[in-house]
Amino acid sequence: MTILDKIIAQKRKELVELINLPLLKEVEKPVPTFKEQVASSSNMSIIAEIKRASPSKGAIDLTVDPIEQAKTYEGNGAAAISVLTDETFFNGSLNDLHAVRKAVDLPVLCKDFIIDTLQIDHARAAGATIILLIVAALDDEKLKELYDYATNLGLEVLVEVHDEVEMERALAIQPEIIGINNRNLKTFEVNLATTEKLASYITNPNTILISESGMRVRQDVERVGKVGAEAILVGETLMRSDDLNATFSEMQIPLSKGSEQHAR
Ligand SMILES: O=C(O)c1ccccc1NCC(=O)[C@H](O)[C@H](O)COP(=O)(O)O
Repeated sequence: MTILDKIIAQKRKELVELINLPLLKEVEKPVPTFKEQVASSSNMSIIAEIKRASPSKGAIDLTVDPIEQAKTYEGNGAAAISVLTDETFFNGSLNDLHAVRKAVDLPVLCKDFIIDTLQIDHARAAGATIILLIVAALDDEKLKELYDYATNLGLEVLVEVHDEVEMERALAIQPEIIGINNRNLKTFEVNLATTEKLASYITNPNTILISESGMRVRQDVERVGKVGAEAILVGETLMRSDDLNATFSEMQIPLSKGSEQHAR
């Protein structure tokens, strides 16, 4: 059984409890969409993640104050905040997401393993404006059902892939935002060549490509920027940074959007 199988099995168990859990109180404050954030920037957009722990690294920062961390991300020009809300494997929670949404004026991604519309209802009530759908965790029918359900609620959807087959399946639903995860969720191996290999499948210039995981230094960001990534999703490097100002500056590389150099 892979770690992804274990996580999904746990999600199925949690669904039973979720039915009886009241929705959190919706946050009325409007925030820009992620698409607007990317369109208004000429630099690499950063989705900055609140990540207390992970299956591959164990504890990263269990005592982090998500509100303070998110505010610091915002102050350094993050385009959006990602909050890992899974409790069992990542030590996160929907309460973290709720608190972050109230504290910042940015789009907020619910980074979880969504397999049912009920989770989307809870994510939205907690303040998510973007949800994640991991193609590897869903069959085609479920992927389409959840994508349509979320977009009909006005949420943006990040559709995540890791290989060619998943990319073809993702493209079939014509998503506006595709994330290529450089981390293999079955083996934990992280390789930026994944983004380089899959980026050219995205031929619609209006589709935003996010490169996820494994961003450590500027050269990493340059690599994925060269093949057309307009945004990166960064967790561990930001969580461990002693100087977030410097880390953001290093990663916010200028993009030559629309030029040949940037073309996929
Ligand atoms: O990070 C893990 O160990 C992990 C294991 C299994 C499923 C998902 C996992 N991480 C979720 C993510 O995709 C990352 O949190 C995110 O892309 C940021 O990655 P990084 O910058 O490498 O922390």
